[in-house]
Amino acid sequence: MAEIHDQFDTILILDFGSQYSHLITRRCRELKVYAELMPCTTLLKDIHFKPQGIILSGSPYSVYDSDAPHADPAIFELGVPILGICYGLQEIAWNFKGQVAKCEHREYGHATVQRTRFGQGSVDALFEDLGDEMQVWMSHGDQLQDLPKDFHVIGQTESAPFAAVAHNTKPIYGIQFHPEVTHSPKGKAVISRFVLGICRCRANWTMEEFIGKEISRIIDICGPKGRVIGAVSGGVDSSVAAKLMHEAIGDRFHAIMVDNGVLRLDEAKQVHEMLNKDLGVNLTVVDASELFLSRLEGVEDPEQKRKIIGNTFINVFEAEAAKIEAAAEEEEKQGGEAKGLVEWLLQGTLYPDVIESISFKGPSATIKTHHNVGGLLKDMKLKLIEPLRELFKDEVRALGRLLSIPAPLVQRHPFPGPGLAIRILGPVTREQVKVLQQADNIYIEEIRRANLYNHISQAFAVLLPVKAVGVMGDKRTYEQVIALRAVQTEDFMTADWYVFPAEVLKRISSRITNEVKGVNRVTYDISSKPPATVEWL
Ligand SMILES: Nc1ncnc2c1ncn2[C@@H]1O[C@H](COP(=O)(O)OP(=O)(O)OP(=O)(O)O)[C@@H](O)[C@H]1O
Ligand SMILES: O=c1[nH]c(=O)c2[nH+]cn([C@@H]3O[C@H](COP(=O)(O)O)[C@@H](O)[C@H]3O)c2[nH]1
Ligand SMILES: NC(=O)CC[C@H](N)C(=O)O
Ligand SMILES: [Mg+2]
Repeated sequence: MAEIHDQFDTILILDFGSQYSHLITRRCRELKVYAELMPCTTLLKDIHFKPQGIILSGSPYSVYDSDAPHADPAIFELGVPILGICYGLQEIAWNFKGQVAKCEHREYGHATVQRTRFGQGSVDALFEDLGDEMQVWMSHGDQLQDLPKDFHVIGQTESAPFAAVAHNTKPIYGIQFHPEVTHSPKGKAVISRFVLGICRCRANWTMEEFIGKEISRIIDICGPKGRVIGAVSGGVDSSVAAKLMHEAIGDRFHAIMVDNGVLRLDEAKQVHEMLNKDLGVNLTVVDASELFLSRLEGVEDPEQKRKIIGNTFINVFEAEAAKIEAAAEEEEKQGGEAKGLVEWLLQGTLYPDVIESISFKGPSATIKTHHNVGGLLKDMKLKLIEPLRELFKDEVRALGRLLSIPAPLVQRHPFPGPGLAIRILGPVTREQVKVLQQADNIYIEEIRRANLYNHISQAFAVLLPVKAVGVMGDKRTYEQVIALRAVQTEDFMTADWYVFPAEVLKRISSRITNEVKGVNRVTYDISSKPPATVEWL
């Protein structure tokens, strides 16, 4: 089956565990070149496509640590251009027997790179047209002490004589600075020189190109009769995935939304309307709230909540698939046409979910189990089909616009599958769900009224498991506390808390304490990610 990397020129990024690896991927894609991240330890024989170029990421390790990760030396023999960034540079030096050691002063922050050599033919093309000096951003404690054999210097800083190096005859480059972060103003131009200039990738990674290829891929995967059941939540991702699927296989696609008892106020009703009316996708809402809430009874541990929800989702989808097949069998008995099996489960999984779970040592994989990746049932019968698995959120939104999905749906804030269960800090009960639904609804209503919805990436309320004293109508109250969260972020991997105008917060707080029974206090969460995460659990 043709994968995306078989259809587009692809830059392979080998991830050595840097917190910026995903940014390298994003920068390539912003240049309209498809890029894919793989663990640095992937062996060349296990890479089943020929990348147009390879980028080695940074890393928290030192190359000379005994447990340091190393790339398969065979990649240096592959003959495709290679760019090493920070640890990646040190890894190239390590491989070519250069010297890497601790530097006297670790360098963290801005530096100026002087270009030292140019005009020696194509091997010096990395900094072409970028001027003699470049502001860059550094973050390292080790550096090259010596040039590896057959390399020469192409850039230096005050403290790093080998800040950028190139092989004398092969297109292999190493740079000590980080071109992928926005603090390196010409960073994107450096990546562009490598990806477009040196690797000669075609800049055709656009959602227009993707749609057609993906629809044909889905048709291929499903075959002439295969049927697909779709996990559709009303969120951007699954709506876009559902629309693609509908275009590809029409009514062999069955969209199912599960009411898991921890949705937002009136969510099931609204989503049902939106999908049927606006997208023309036939959606069935399955009320499984009783099942979910009974399994969640008394559970406080966040990971346990996530796993229970992930597993129960799959149980419900398998039961629905069986119902659809039974109905088809019945139809066939009555003389109807034979229908294919429901073999596939469509999910709106995105690339950040995947990145978190493929990191070579999985440092972030254990922070929380996203219900649709780590929370899946081990022995599930349905096979997964995830058309957005390689896309970032902004790419999915662009795709949604191209598929004529209405703007309010495309711009919707994400809502996690485990829903309010991970926003109720403590045991989940119907009563607690109701309190949170009301508070959340007021919060979002007021954000919309203030025209701030599209300035905020995600906003929601959290119900804290504590009680506080208050006074209402001259009477003492002893009630629960709501925390409000709003963040701005490009990709949800890092996030800043949102600065509200004071009068908006005032109105929200006043409405919540007045209208939501059981709440007498509202707080605002002023934590960024990191060190916090977006959700509280
Ligand atoms: N209530 C639900 N019913 C059916 N499927 C769901 C439900 N909640 C989540 N899912 C499935 O889990 C996937 C991941 O959820 P996630 O919240 O990340 O994506 P989304 O809901 O499609 O979009 P968004 O991130 O904008 O909320 C969804 O794409 C969908 O396939
Ligand atoms: O579908 C989902 N299933 C999950 O289990 C899940 N956990 C977190 N999220 C969403 O992911 C983004 C980042 O959240 P965190 O900073 O809390 O990890 C935020 O947008 C979160 O809402 C989830 N989405
Ligand atoms: N950012 C990095 O890749 C750092 C690499 C290595 N750990 C160093 O300190 O130099
Ligand atoms: Mg969602």
